[in-house]
Amino acid sequence: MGIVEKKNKATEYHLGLLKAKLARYRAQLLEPASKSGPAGVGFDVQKSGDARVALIGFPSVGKSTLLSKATNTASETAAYEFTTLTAIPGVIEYQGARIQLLDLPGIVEGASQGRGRGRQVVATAKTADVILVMLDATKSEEQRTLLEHELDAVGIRLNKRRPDVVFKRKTTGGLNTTVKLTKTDEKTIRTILASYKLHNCDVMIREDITTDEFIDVLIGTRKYIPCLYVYNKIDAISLEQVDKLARTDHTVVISCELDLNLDYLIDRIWESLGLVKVYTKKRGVRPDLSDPVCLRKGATVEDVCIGIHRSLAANFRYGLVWSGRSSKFSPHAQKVSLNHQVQDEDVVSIFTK
Ligand SMILES: Nc1nc2c(ncn2[C@@H]2O[C@H](COP(=O)(O)OP(=O)(O)OP(=O)(O)O)[C@@H](O)[C@H]2O)c(=O)[nH]1
Ligand SMILES: [K+]
Ligand SMILES: [Mg+2]
Repeated sequence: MGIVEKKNKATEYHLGLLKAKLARYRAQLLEPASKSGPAGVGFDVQKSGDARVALIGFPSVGKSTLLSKATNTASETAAYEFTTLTAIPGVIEYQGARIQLLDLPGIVEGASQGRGRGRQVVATAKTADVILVMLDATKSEEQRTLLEHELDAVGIRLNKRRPDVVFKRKTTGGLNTTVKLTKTDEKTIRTILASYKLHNCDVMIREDITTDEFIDVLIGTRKYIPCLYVYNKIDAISLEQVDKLARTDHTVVISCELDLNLDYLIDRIWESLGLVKVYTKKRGVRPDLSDPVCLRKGATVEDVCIGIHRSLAANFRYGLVWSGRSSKFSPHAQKVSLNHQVQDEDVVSIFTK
């Protein structure tokens, strides 16, 4: 091992340990053992519909204007900052699905540490299925980094999956890695485990994770939430700038004022939610296409049953599925059991005992 490489390894090791301690300290601050503390409590809005989408952004980027345009709910809008002081829910109707859109107060730098209503806002963001990070296209790119930092500080990981690491508490300890670790090493992992007093657990690492990702898994309360960056007010920037922003990953450009690209935004929100719509059909009756059952991708006929009525799965005999996009070409239904996976736009009939 060269001298530079040795030095890098030593740095990675000490920094890893330091970050593990800091992360644990912060997690305790955010989630106090007693549930009574004000820290980490979101706005008291009932979840409704098939999914929740939260609007996060600095003041006056146009969050309330978007809510008022995309839903039937009016939220006060004005040119001054902090017009919105609480959470305002609205409903986006999307091909029969109902998506709750939450307008929230603007946040400022330091929100995660409790500036303004920031902490309440970011705690509410944690309850969302998709986060819309809303940005003013006329302002500097720095706003995006600042917002990401505030969300990161409360344990929200945007557009990331949970790292493939499995823990099992045991009477003896063991560390298994099924891949070569290039971004961290076993010594760092072992020392972090020891610093958390996790001597007796089996750890299986199944992907090439970083030290930070390992700490995230240990803390355990991280939320992995899909996010769209929504640049509003594109009526006020050049076409070149619009072009550049629109080509960025996970990004949608809009103008609430001119009603530009709002339908496309809603398509992208639906796509980010990763849901499937399934229509149910009774014998001899056409399926009701206005009232789908919405489920996570990968859902089964059993989930459809539960979505209709709790008792349905217990009395299940068999199901018939007319599969989604291909149903036009195959008028015949497929006979299926409870564990059959459904696809978007499938029509399903359930027969009971
Ligand atoms: N040019 C332009 N102005 C917009 C657009 N959308 C909203 N605005 C203006 O931006 C200002 C702020 O809009 P709001 O909807 O109140 O913004 P907000 O993000 O809800 O603000 P807070 O609740 O204070 O955090 C208002 O004066 C809107 O008219 C847009 O697409 N283009
Ligand atoms: K405003
Ligand atoms: Mg507002």
